[in-house]
Amino acid sequence: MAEAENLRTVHVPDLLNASSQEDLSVQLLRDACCETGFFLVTGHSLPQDLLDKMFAMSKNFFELPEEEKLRFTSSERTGWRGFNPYGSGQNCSLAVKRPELKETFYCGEPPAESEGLAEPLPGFYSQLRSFHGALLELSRALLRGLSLALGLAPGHLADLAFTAPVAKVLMAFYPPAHEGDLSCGAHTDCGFLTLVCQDSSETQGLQVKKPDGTWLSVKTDRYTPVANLGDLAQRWTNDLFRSSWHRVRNVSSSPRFSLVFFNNMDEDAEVECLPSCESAERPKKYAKTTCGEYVASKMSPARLRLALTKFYASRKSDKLGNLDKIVERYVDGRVVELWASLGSKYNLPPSSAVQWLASTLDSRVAVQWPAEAVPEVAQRALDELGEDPDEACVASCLRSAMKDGDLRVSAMVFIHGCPESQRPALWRTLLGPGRTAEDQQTLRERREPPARESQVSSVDRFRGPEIRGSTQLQPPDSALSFLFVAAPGLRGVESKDAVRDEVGGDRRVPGWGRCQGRKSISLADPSASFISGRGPSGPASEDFHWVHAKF
Ligand SMILES: O=C(O)CCC(=O)C(=O)O
Ligand SMILES: [Fe+2]
Repeated sequence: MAEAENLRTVHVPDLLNASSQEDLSVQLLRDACCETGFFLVTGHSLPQDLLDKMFAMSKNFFELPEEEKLRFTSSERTGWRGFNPYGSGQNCSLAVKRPELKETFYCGEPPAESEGLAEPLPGFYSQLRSFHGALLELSRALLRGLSLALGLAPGHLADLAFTAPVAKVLMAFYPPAHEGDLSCGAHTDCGFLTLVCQDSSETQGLQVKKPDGTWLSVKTDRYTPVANLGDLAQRWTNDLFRSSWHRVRNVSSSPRFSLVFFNNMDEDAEVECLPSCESAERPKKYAKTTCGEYVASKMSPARLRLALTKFYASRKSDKLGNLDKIVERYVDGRVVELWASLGSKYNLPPSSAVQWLASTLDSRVAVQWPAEAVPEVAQRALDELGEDPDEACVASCLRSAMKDGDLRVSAMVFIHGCPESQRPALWRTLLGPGRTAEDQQTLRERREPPARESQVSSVDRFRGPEIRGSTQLQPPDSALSFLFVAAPGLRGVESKDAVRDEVGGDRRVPGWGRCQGRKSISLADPSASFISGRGPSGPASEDFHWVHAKF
């Protein structure tokens, strides 16, 4: 590093005056981008007053009582805008296994009034909008410098991929961390350019991994933005510019507040090695992607991991250790299958399975047909959708596609955006048939989980005979996939001739089981010895029941 133990500083007015790669300020920017992709930004146009107000608002928000903040929790319904409580935030690096020791408020583009998202504080979204606009402008100035640094015309990158860039704001609050704890785990940013301002020069904490593998503790003044390039910048430049690992550790005794601005490209901007970054010595390293595709591919595993963590934790399951394997197996196009099978295994009502699926599913599903083989229903939907469909049109198209029962057509219409009112129906269509009384409710009504009793009310329930010793049972319909719930006191379960079966929980105190195909199941009460290998102990078993799971 040229400037020992701190990042290089890039002065915005110099970049705005520069006209070529030879200019000193541009060379400096290029060096910073090639070394770590991190640099400090001075001479920026962000009004002090705007930053004062933003930090004041952020502090006011995080100081609200927890239950008040939880009213603004981010979810699929809010487009992931909103509050992420301490320990819950998602980090786009799968390497981060520990909870994030920070609270955040994430706000894609601040919502328009028509979206009707409640304001946590008066003037909240209009303040965010001003901040968003000012940061976009600063990003444009940097983009000019980056174009020059790559030997391109000053407006090249902006014209190519930043017509309507996807840019997001994150307000972050890091309480002091305990010795050895990370406030925000090591990660690279997946987008193009990130800008971070912090409220104090006393409370630092951002660390950047240098090419030699050691960590540099960044020192920045109050409000001086730290800029860093993300993975898309690295891919675009064929690894010439770097997207470096970084993390936050607030070791001070004061809370740290930061405002983070993620500036991606246009959703459908193609990211393929820029011509000036390819040579005989530096052959093209990455396949073409689009900004939206790449970000989704990074976020989907993180989102699935987070949803599964919450799911298993809520069931006090011991599956948490296997998360990575499950994520790896299902993340590519199999999340519907995953939630359908978890729904069956854990006896979730369809409503809950749908809700979990909705929290995980990537909002874009690739659908294509050869031009000569577009199915008639799809063609009809395409004709109806036209170039720029409005919400009512999407809704009506989606409804008829779902009625036709063609999943791929539904998914195609869905690409145009799924109106909120149609979401529950869409998820259910994607989940497959399984119409029960509960399916008639909307997701909104289902947010509160139904009481235990009503969870099984829509499935057939059989009370089995009282068992003594061991009992062999034939499932009521052996062709069905079925699920049973063991009552308290039942000590052992064993399935025979199973093509595929699972017996969950502690072998001695099973909670559930699932089998598929023709088979019988043996159940043992405490007096039976074949499961535990012990003689009679404990109270006699009371009862058990079969439950058909219809998903
Ligand atoms: O708060 C910070 O300083 C940086 C946070 C960060 O790296 C991120 O949110 O991606
Ligand atoms: Fe980051």
